[in-house]
Amino acid sequence: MNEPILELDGLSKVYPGGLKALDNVDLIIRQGEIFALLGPNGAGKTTLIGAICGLVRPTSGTMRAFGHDLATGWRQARARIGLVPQELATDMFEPVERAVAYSRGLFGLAPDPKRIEEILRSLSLWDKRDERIMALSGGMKRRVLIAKALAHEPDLLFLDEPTAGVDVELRKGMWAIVDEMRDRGVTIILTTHYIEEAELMADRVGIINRGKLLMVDEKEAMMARLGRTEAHISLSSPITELPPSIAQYPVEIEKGGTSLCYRGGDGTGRGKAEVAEITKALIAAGIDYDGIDLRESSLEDIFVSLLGEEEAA
Ligand SMILES: Nc1ncnc2c1ncn2[C@@H]1O[C@H](COP(=O)(O)OP(=O)(O)OP(=O)(O)O)[C@@H](O)[C@H]1O
Repeated sequence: MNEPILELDGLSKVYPGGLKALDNVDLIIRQGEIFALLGPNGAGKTTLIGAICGLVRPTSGTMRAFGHDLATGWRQARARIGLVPQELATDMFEPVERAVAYSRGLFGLAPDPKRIEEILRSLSLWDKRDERIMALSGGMKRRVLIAKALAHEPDLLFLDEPTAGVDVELRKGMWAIVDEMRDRGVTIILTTHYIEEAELMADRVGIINRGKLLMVDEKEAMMARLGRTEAHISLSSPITELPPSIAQYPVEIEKGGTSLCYRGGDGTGRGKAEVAEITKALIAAGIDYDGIDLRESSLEDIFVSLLGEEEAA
């Protein structure tokens, strides 16, 4: 297992006014992994990133990055950390290339036009290098944010909602960029609302709500634990009992016998496969059906069930 490069221990943040945005968060991130932090609006994701990047002062707890305690060795650690914030705050009037070169300079690194060119080319920004940022499309502006965060060649990169509000095309482009960074060995922590994004990109997933890190697990394990398939099969004529061939499946008769409801699966595609087996078994048993309404559980469903458990506890 790779060495830990980030260790959070009992991290809490109470904002003036009393809101507890982080509640005793423990987390270890290892070199080279891609970690997705999932959570609803206001869960504390941006606060967590802000604390590690030195933008938010934690109320208690310790943070270590690259072996430095962030309370005392912040400068050394920060030089190895890059942050792509949700929105562009400054530089709107600057041309792309100069803004990116400036970001590198902020960390005290010598100018390196070749490296800046490489970064801009990898993000398809080279042709736009002399344009003012404000004149670029939303997607291009996001890529400028990434270029700025990469300008000082960080080993740990934070992406705060990298694909919120971007179109499908750009989202795919963003995933490709993350893949490329992964290949270069950059460790990435990203926040997202989209489960498919976590599924596609992350090695591990953490779920945060109301400042509490509720669950952290390998992606596959998380999906196996939380992923669910729900299918409603409407029957051509009502039945009163299940044929024995489908009794082994998690199926119930509903709507007065006119429909069957399947709830099962484990987020690995097993649900879909089982629904297909059930339909075959129905036909074999001489039971006709008119339609199937099948859906995989979404991040929303997972939140609802997890948060429900949290409330009940
Ligand atoms: N400077 C601040 N002062 C007071 N409260 C704050 C401040 N910044 C954030 N909060 C509150 O802390 C909580 C966590 O906010 P945070 O931005 O970390 O959540 P988030 O998970 O990033 O949400 P989103 O997905 O909407 O960006 C929210 O209730 C928010 O209103």
